[in-house]
Amino acid sequence: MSRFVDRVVIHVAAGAGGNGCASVHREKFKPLGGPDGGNGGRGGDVVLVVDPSVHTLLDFHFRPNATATHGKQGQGANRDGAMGEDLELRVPDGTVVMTEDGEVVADLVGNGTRFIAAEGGRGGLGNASLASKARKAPGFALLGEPGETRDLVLELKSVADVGLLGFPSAGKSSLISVLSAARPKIADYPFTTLVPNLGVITAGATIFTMADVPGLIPGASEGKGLGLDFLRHIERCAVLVHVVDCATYEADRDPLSDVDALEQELARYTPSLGGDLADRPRVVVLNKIDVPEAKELAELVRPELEARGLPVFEISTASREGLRELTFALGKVVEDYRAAQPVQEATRVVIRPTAVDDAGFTVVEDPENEGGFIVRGERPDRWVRQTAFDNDEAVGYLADRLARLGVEEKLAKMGAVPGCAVTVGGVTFDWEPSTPAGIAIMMTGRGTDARLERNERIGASERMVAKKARRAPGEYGDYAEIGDDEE
Ligand SMILES: Nc1nc2c(ncn2[C@@H]2O[C@H](COP(=O)(O)OP(=O)(O)OP(=O)(O)O)[C@@H](O)[C@H]2O)c(=O)[nH]1
Ligand SMILES: [Mg+2]
Repeated sequence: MSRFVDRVVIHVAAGAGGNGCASVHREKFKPLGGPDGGNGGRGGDVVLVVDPSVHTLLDFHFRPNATATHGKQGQGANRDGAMGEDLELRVPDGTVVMTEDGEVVADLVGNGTRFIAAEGGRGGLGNASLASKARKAPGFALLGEPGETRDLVLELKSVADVGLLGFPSAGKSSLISVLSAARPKIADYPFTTLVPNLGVITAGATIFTMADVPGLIPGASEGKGLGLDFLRHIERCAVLVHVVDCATYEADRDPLSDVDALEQELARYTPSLGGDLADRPRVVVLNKIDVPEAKELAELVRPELEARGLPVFEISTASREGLRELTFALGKVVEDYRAAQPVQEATRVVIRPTAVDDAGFTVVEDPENEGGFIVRGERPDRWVRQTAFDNDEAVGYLADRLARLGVEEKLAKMGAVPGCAVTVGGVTFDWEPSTPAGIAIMMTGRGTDARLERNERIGASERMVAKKARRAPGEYGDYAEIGDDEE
């Protein structure tokens, strides 16, 4: 028997964005062309896709790590880096995606339903894209953003209209096998069924599905028998059917106590999709009435069950008595339930993960730096990570962006004076309100020595720009300032 896995923890890592490129256009006799560094490519996403031909989460059990490819670096001559490839992971219909804390982030129902489990990082801008009036030839480019990484719990909650509940050997698998084309294993020992079986049933114009889950015993909620784990497969059901074995009559067990015991266990189960199993309609099926004693017992308990408001059906999967009536009654309950459900898109119920608040930032006084301030926020932090901060021009770029966000006003209001220390994303610099971008010295990328070395070549041409700029001040924007600083 193939293994059935219905709960896994996976680690998904989207691709990082490629770094932008800092490059200056060069041509024979025309060494001072504009910036032409292309943008980095976007990193690939990790995407979950419902594929009905996949029935378990087994693959993820063996391969819990999924990583999409990174975006490529931008290049000179305005060439953008290639995007990373999305990685598609095929999941069964009815897969619920949760955080490790149990918060449901997506419920994937319906062939082809997609969910971005981890979003690829954006590519960094190349210096061509970073050029502006104030900074005509930026000597830096932005780093790509890292891809999102997450630990996610996948749980398979079968999509079935009717859920069968019962003690082991009550005849649940037998019932599904006589009502549908499903052929589950049937045997006279308890816990024959170890994995849920699904069957498709036709009742006139109504077609519905039925799930048979492993038998429950008292104490299942404390892990006795196979525990309550499999109840997740009946969370979506429109109706729960108690299948009761009337041929087994023991001193401490009868159909009524069986139903009570199962109800008690059900009450201890907390559905992760929300709602309560207690308000799901119930039907009682008294099975094995081909056995004379069973028929007698069924007749005996029937009034009591009906007095509780439960619809009761006496059946035998062996002689096939009562099956037609049961089938049509279940079809009716399913129809009513469907009609009462709010109208939704035919195939999907997708809950998007909480979006990151992009613009949010706060300014607070810096307890470590007298007269200094700290700017906090997702976005400024990201910029700092992107620009690697070993370059005064990059600092200028950051200051510009902060100014545009209105941080400048906030700083001024809080009493910041020019030259005070401002810390963003753990990097501190002297704040110069609204000075156009600072002083470019050399092309930098990630800031490592190796990278700097590789950029020497480009740096050389940059220095040429500087030299030229000194001869004709003003013509090359920021570069007029470069020479003094460099020597
Ligand atoms: N006489 C009689 N025996 C039945 C009837 N239905 C099922 N059985 C027998 O009861 C035993 C258990 O049937 P299963 O269908 O495997 O029971 P189950 O509820 O799926 O059991 P688990 O999977 O262990 O939870 C088998 O030996 C069946 O042949 C019935 O209507 N009459
Ligand atoms: Mg079974």
